[in-house]
Amino acid sequence: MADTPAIQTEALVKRYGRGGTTALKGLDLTVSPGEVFGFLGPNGAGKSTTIRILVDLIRPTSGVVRVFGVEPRSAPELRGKIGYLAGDFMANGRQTGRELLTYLGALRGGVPTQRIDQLASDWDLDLSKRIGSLSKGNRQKLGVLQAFMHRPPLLILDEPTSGLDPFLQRQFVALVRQAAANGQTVFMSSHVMSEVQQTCDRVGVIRSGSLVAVEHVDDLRKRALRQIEVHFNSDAPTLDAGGISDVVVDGRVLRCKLSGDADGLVKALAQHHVVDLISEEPELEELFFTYYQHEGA
Ligand SMILES: Nc1ncnc2c1ncn2[C@@H]1O[C@H](COP(=O)(O)OP(=O)(O)OP(=O)(O)O)[C@@H](O)[C@H]1O
Repeated sequence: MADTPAIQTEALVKRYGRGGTTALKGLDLTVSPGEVFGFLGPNGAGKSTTIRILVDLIRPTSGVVRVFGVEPRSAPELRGKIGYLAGDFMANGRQTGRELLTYLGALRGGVPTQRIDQLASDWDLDLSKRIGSLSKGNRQKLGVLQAFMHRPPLLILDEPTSGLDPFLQRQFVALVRQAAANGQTVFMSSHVMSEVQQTCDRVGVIRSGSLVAVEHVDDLRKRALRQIEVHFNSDAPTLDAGGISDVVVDGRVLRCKLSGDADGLVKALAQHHVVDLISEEPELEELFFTYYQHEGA
């Protein structure tokens, strides 16, 4: 069915051991097919617990969990539809990268050697080395590639860019965008706001085992403050435009913050000779910061 969510949880509870931590306290979550969903939240909020339940590595204490409409515990065939990257990706250190990818590729119905070679080349990864001899970042690359290589309908990724340098973080963003263009669903936990901003359609924030917010990234963008810089051909004028604040004038340059739509500002600027106009991508980090403050802080 086209409308079946890729991921759905209802009142999901996970208690570790008798009298132990209650990591999930009734989590309700829905991810649509084809969506890229960022799962955010402070350390210990329950992200990895949720992810491990989705891939059936652990079982919930109560509640409902469905992936493509079926319960992971009763549908081992789901494994073939999921590309999973664990938060603590580990592999047999004596194997080479190529041996691991070829083995996993065969388990998942076969992945062309050409695809593996292309990914390794894009990611600058030497597949002939034993995994045990790879640096942490290179092992993480292998983890990312094994999740994506067979183009699964659903990718479930636990902090995928942890340990990756900025070049590879960019490669990762490209990989997620390709997957999204391909109609694949991506569910990923992350602490890296820039990658979430660049890849996700929606974000959910979990805190102490419950979902406290779900937002469309486009809506957040509209609400977020943008930094604007305008260069004039003479001294910067005094502007009277809705939505601007924190105006600072420095000779021919005016800097301000803009919230909401830019129409008022553009119309006010139209009265003047504008040499250059720079509008920065809004930072969503500030909007989320309150969710990360620790209880009692
Ligand atoms: N195997 C376990 N046994 C007992 N408690 C656990 C276990 N795994 C996780 N927990 C506890 O469950 C809670 C949620 O942990 P979880 O790893 O799901 O959080 P997280 O959001 O992924 O955190 P982080 O951002 O630090 O990776 C924490 O209080 C953690 O200590």
